[in-house]
Amino acid sequence: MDVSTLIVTSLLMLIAITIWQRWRTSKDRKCLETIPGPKPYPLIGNAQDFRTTEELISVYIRYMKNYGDLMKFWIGSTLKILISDPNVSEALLTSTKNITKDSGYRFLHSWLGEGLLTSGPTRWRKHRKILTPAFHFQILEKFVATFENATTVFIQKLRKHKDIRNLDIYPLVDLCSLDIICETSMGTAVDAQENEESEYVTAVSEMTRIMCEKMISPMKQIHFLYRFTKDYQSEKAALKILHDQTHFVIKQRKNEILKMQENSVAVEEEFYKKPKMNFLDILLLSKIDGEPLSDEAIREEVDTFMFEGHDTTASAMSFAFFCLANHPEVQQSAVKEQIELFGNQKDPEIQHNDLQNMKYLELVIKETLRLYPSVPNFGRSLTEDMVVDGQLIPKGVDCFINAFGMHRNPKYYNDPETFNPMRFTENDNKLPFVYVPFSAGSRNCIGQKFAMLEMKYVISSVLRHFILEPATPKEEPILCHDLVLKSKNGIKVGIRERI
Ligand code: HEM
Repeated sequence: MDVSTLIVTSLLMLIAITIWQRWRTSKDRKCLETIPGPKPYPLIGNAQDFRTTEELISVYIRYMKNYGDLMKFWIGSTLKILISDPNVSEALLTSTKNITKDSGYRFLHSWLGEGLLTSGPTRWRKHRKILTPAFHFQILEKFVATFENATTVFIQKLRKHKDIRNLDIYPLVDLCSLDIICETSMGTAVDAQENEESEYVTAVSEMTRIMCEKMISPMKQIHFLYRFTKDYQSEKAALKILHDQTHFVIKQRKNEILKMQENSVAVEEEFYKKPKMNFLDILLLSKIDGEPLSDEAIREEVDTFMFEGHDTTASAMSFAFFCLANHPEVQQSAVKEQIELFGNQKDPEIQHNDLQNMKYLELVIKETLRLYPSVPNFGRSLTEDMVVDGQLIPKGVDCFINAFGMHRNPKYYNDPETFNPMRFTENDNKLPFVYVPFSAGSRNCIGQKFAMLEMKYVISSVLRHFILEPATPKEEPILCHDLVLKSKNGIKVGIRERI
């Protein structure tokens, strides 16, 4: 087929799909007429507002300001509802029926398949049940040793950059967080910090880039056309590396278990006795309806932890360093807490309990996640009609919770643009479903306690070793939604050795 025929065919297909979807949703539109929103253009809807990942942040804020806390917009022929209203947020997040993820999550399927993040309700319920015990505090304790290994390397890497006045800290934090999540998910180290050019590390960042581009490029969303792009080939290559690695680790671990069983070792007892734990072992021991999980199902869950537990914590920790660098009084209080806990020791042997006692640092992290939520918004596709305060939102519509917008709304927070960790002790946020960095309800983040421990471990270690300062020249981050919240111009800080 020549290029012009291809373009004409695609355009005709797009028009046909748009007409069909608009016709299908016309009855829904009736009840949504009272919800405000920008006028949609033929074919593209309001897609012209979302050309870059920076706009994915700024447009939602503009929409919220211009059209209120419940508004509608169109991407092509698909109707979307943006929720920045605490009541509607509560109704959606506490629903036990509307737990299907929105259509945007389909771009994650090639990597994560039907893992916990992306799975539909039936499979999700079974898998969430078997995975919940993996985050019990007795298991979480066993991850601390992994935090220690990766953080030791991270401190050495940072030391090489000390006295730099405008260090983009994100890439270094990102590799540290990748090391932690790889070892905790699979039980094997990938040494990303020592080996950032490795096939696996490159494949992770390539997949992240491609998924992000697919989410904002309408052309790349048409599979028929996407197959002719360079990214399609790169995606295939990256997926092969990522899936092969996980399958290889699963096979290796299964063989080890087989050998243990041949030698009459009580495998389960042995696993829980180990000083270190990983999610793969827990999955290998799990059964659903009396049957062990298939290798493919295990692979999907391990990859999901890899994906969901990597960029999210890297984003949160990098913004926390930025906030600490730019608020010396907050940094001083956080350091004071470290001194109260460990005296002047730079490398104390940190236990799970010590991390629990870092109360002020926890406030710092919470406030960082308010201003810089790693997942700025997240969506559900309604499988049932939802009625809130007399407004019907019909099934079939995609709804997004605007976490970033709610977290910065002066209606819900005093002086919302100010970084003030103490607001969480002053009960500034009066409504529970306004603060949702880890989502809420049954489909909330399963890894939030793990993430909090990891972030406390890494950030407190950096504070004991270094003084963080504002970058010179001072640079505000240009926020963008590259799957998680990032900054187009890096996250810049200055760092000095703490003597
Ligand atoms: C600062 C760190 C983190 C933040 C801000 C965060 C945030 C979130 C949010 C907002 C969701 C809901 C997404 C949605 O509804 O589409 C979510 C889900 C999830 N998170 Fe996290 N996350 C973090 C770290 C982690 C870690 C470390 C892990 C794994 C060890 C993890 C595993 C998951 C999984 C598996 C889900 C899907 C849960 C389900 O649907 O049942 N997350 N996370």
